[in-house]
Formats: sequence, structure tokens, C-alpha cells
Amino acid sequence: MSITTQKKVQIDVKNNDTTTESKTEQPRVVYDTKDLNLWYSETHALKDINLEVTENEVTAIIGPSGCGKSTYIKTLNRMVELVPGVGTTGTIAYKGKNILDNSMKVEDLRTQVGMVFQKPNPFPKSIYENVTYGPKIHGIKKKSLLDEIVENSLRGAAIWDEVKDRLNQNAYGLSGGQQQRVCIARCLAIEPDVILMDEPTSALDPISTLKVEELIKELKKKYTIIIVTHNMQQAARISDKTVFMLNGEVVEFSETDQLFSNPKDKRTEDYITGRFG
Ligand SMILES: Nc1ncnc2c1ncn2[C@@H]1O[C@H](COP(=O)(O)OP(=O)(O)OP(=O)(O)O)[C@@H](O)[C@H]1O
Repeated sequence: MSITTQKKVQIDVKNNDTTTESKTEQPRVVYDTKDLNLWYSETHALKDINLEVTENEVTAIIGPSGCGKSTYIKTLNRMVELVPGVGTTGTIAYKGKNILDNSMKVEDLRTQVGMVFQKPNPFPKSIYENVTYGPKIHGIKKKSLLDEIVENSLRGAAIWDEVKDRLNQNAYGLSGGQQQRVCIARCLAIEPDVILMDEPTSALDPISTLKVEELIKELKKKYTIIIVTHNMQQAARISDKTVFMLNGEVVEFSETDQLFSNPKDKRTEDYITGRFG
């Protein structure tokens, strides 16, 4: 199911100082998925997915275990194709270009689309080296520039103050919540447009979870965020739109407030009220 939202922007245009005109501005669609099907060999994991992801919004994907949430998010940066025997039909346009087309270079896509995983996965290196890893691969060598990227990225991930005096220490020495924010900083260091998050707080305690949630709300001012979560309260707290998936299908996709307060589909209602899943 796809929805199209229209943000109406009223622009006052002085016309002989007497009249007012209004103009409609379309929000920018970052990912436009059309009729996407995906198979892991015989398993039909995604079925006729149609979804639009809008710029500078948080889109949450919820649904019971095995419904295809992770598969979908991993299709958005083509990580899913690392699994042998994966086949797809349909299209996913990223800023107008079909990423499933062979002509799309995965490396190009991944410089624009960062990913944060369920378990914090810092490299066994210093905090500094973790954050500079991506920029160095992209050829940045100048120490002053790398220093600047480290500070900006760690600030962006709301962890600068906690780690600024131990940048050369191993990231493994940090708490789980701090490690996850370093991983978010590592993702910001490549200056992506989109951040994909696959259950980023499921391994964190409630306080760290809250910090990452606050961070996500802040990050959406600059980035487009797509987050898979098992936690419906989390989806309700932080997302603008929510996708409910079941058995590989999108059952409902709408504004988060609407989906949780007034679901259109009985299956969504059953899921969010805990009657199944
Ligand atoms: N690497 C794989 N090889 C074969 N089948 C897979 C693979 N990964 C996932 N699947 C299958 O695809 C379907 C969707 O799985 P997926 O991991 O996307 O679900 P999910 O909603 O993210 O589940 P969870 O909430 O438990 O993480 C399931 O039937 C699963 O068994």
C-alpha cells in the first residue's frame, strides 16, 4: 500500500498589496518501492511491496518475527544480495534511480545510505579509528580534516562529551549504549543521506535506549531514517510514519498517529493490541 502525503505550504505573495496566493510543495520521496518481490531460493520473503519513504522523516517498520522487516531494510542498501540464491522482481528507486538495476554501483549507494545494526558492532580499534574508517577509505588523509570529522560525527551522535578525552582508547571499552552511538557516529562520518537502523536499541538498557531515541529525533532534521523495531511504543514515540508487515506483505502504511490510534486493517489492530504476534 502506498500513501502520498501533500504538505501544503502557504506562501503569501504580495500582489498589488491586496491578494494572497497559495502554492503546494511536494515532500521529496527518497525511496520509491514498486511491486517488490524477493525470494531466498524457495522462500517468498517479500510480496508486492509498494512504499514511499519521505525525506527527513522517520519511517518505522513493525511486524511479527519473520514477516520480512530485516529483509526489506537490507534490500534498501542491497546488503540482502550477499545471501546466495536471492532473487528479486520490481523496482526500488533511490532518488529516482532503480538500485536493483545492475548499472547501480553498490559502493555509490552505500556512501549515501548508512546502516546501524541490532548489536553494536564497533571495530576492535580506537574510537578515533572507528569514526575515521569510512572517510579514510574515501581517501581523506589530512589529520586536521579527520579530527574535524571525528568531532562533528561524535557530536552528531550525542557522544562527544562522553568520549572526547579517550578517543585513542579501544571502542570495546565503552558501554553497549556508548558503542551503539559510536557506530552511529561512524555512519555519520561518511555523510550519508539515509540511515537504515535494524533494531538499533534491542541490545540496550532503557537509559541508553532513550538516548538513542532522542538522537534519532534529532538526526531526522538532517537525515532520512528507516528503522526496524519490535518495540511498538518506540515506533509510536519516534516515527512519523509506520509500516506494518505480515507474512512478507505490507498490510498498512500510514502516519504513525493514525496507524496506532485508528488502524484501517483488522490485522494491524490485532497486532498493535497484542492479540497476535
Ligand atoms: N538468509 C536467509 N536465508 C533464507 N531465508 C531467510 C534468510 N533470512 C531470512 N529468511 C527468511 O525470510 C523471511 C523473512 O525474514 P526476516 O529476517 O526478514 O524477518 P524479520 O521480520 O526481520 O524477523 P525478526 O523480527 O525475527 O528479525 C523468514 O521466513 C526468514 O526465515
